[in-house]
Amino acid sequence: MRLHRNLVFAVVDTLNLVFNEGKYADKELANTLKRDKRWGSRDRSFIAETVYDIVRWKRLYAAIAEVKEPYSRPNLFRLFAVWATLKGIALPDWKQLEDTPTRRIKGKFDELSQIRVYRESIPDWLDQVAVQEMGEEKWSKEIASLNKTAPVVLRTNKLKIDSKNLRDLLFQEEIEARSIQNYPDALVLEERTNVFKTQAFKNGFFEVQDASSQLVAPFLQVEPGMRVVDTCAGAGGKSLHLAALMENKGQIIALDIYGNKLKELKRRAKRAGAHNIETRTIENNKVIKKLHQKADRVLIDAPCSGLGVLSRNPDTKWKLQPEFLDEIKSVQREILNNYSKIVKSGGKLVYATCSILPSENQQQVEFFLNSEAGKDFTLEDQKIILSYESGYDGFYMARLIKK
Ligand SMILES: C[S@@+](CC[C@H](N)C(=O)[O-])C[C@H]1O[C@@H](n2cnc3c(N)ncnc32)[C@H](O)[C@@H]1O
Repeated sequence: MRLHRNLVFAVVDTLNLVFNEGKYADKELANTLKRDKRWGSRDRSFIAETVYDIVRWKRLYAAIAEVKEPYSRPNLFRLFAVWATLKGIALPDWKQLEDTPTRRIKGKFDELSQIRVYRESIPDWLDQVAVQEMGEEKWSKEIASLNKTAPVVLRTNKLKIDSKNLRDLLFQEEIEARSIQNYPDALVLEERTNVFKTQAFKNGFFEVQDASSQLVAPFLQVEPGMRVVDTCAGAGGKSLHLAALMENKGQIIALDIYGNKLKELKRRAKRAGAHNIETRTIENNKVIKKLHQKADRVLIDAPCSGLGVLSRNPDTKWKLQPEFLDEIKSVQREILNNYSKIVKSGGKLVYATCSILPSENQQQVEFFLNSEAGKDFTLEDQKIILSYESGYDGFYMARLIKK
C-alpha cells in the first residue's frame, strides 16, 4: 500500500481533535470526510479505518511510540508510524516519519501484548472495574471482542419491504448483504460502505441498527393497537422498530429530555412511514405524571456507559470517567423508579442498556425490584448479551411484569 500525504494529514488532523480537544471520533471523522470532494471511497475508508484503529489502540501505540498526552503534531505522526509499521506498510521518506525505529516497534509490541491493559488498550481503572464485576476470564474475552471492528447491520423496515426484497434492491445498488439466523429483520453488509446514499435508504426501506439492539423491541412483546411509551427514545432507533412490529396500529409515545433528538426521530419516522409515533419532550415531571398507569408497555432504553458498543465508539474508552459511571448509575435508578409508574396493571416494562457491566444491568433491576416502586413488579425474563458470545454489541434487557 502506498501512503498518500493528504490522507495521512487528514488522519493526523482528526486525531488531534479527538485526542487533544475531546471531540467525538465519529463527528470529527464525518467533518474530515467532507473536506475533499475528490476523495474516492477507498480514500475515505483509509481515513476512517486508520483514525478508528489509532483511537482504539491509543494506549498501546502511545506506549510503543513513547509519547504522552497532550500529543504534539510530531507525536501524532509517531502514533501513525506505529500503526503503519504494525500493519506492515512501508513508510515513505517524509520528514514527519523520519527516524521511525521500525524494529523496536515490533519488539515493544510483542512485549506489551503480554499485558492486558496494553494489549487491549484500556485505562487501568476501567480494567479494574470490569474485572471486579465480570471476572478476569469473561472480561478478557469480552474486551478482545469489543476491540474488533463492528460489522454494518441493517434493520429491514417491515412497514415497507421484506428482507429478501431489500437484499435484492441493495444488490442492484452494488451492495452485498446477508441475513443472519435468529435476527429476522437484520442484514449484515459483506463490506463496509456508505449505505445512507442509497435509494433504498432514501425510500425508508431500512435503518442502520446493530443486531443486538434489534432484539430489544421484540423483547417488549408489543401488539398492534397497544399504547407503548418509549421513555428514552433519543433519535428513535427502538421507536421505529416498535412502530413496525405494531404495524402502525396503536400509539407510541416517544419521550426524551432532549427535544433535538426527538426532532430527528420525527424525520426518521417520516422516511420510514411510521405514523403512530408521537413525541414529547420531558421538560418537567408533569409529562411523566400524566402518563402514570396509562401504558400497556414501557421501554426504558436507559442512558449508560456505552461499554457494550466500544467496537462502534472506541473513543468511549478514553472519554468515560469513573465519576460519570457513578452518576449514570444513579440516573438509571432514578429513571427506573420514576418511569415504571407509567406501566398499567398487567402491563410490561423492559429495561435495556448497551452496557456489559452487571452494576448497570441486572443489579439495577434487582435494586428496583427490592424498592417501594418495584414491589408490584416481577422479573419475567432477561438477556445478558456479551459481544464475544453473540458476535455483535454487548447489550442487556430485562422484562418485568406489573401485578
Ligand atoms: C441509549 S440512548 C437511547 C437510544 C434510543 N432509544 C434509540 O434506540 O435510538 C438513551 C437516551 O436517554 C436519554 N435520556 C437521558 N436522561 C434521560 C432522562 N432522565 N429521561 C429520559 N431520557 C433520558 C438520552 O438523551 C438518550 O437519548
